[in-house]
Amino acid sequence: MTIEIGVVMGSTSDWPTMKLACDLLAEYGIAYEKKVVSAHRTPDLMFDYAKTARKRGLKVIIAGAGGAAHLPGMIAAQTTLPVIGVPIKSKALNGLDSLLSIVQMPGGVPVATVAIGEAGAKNAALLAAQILSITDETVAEKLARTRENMRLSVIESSDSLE
Ligand SMILES: Nc1c(C(=O)O)ncn1[C@@H]1O[C@H](COP(=O)(O)O)[C@@H](O)[C@H]1O
Repeated sequence: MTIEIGVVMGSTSDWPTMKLACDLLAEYGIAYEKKVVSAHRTPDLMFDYAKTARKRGLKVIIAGAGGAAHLPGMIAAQTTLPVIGVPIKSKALNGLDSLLSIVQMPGGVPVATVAIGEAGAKNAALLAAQILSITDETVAEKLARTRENMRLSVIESSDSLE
């Protein structure tokens, strides 16, 4: 199975959040790789990862980072693959620092930024799946099924209101 999604994070401390994205990708049967890569601590590794990503067959990169979260933007600066940034909930500022660091990219170098923390990580995986679904009918069908299940469960929960 060709690896289509690269999941990177600035530190192993981001893993509990980023694991949620990986688990969802696995549920959709999407092959992914996961790595710790840091713009600050391993700049050469980050450079190499971003520069070789497309040649290695990746289609989307999901990058999670916290605090001064430069990783998603610095990866986006070095590849034209879509990059989805996950702001990790930081201890000092609850992830607001991560969010602003990721979302405020200068014109010309976009990072698709999701919400802070766990919900954001899950949405990052769904967004990546949706991008793949442009050409992957199997993933498209799975996404449609998930939406339908969500619709039914909302209706059911609404019916249970007393
Ligand atoms: N924001 C970045 C980058 C980067 O952007 O390159 N590298 C590590 N970090 C972040 O530092 C936080 C604390 O890391 P440690 O827990 O290792 O001290 C993590 O949330 C990580 O994403």
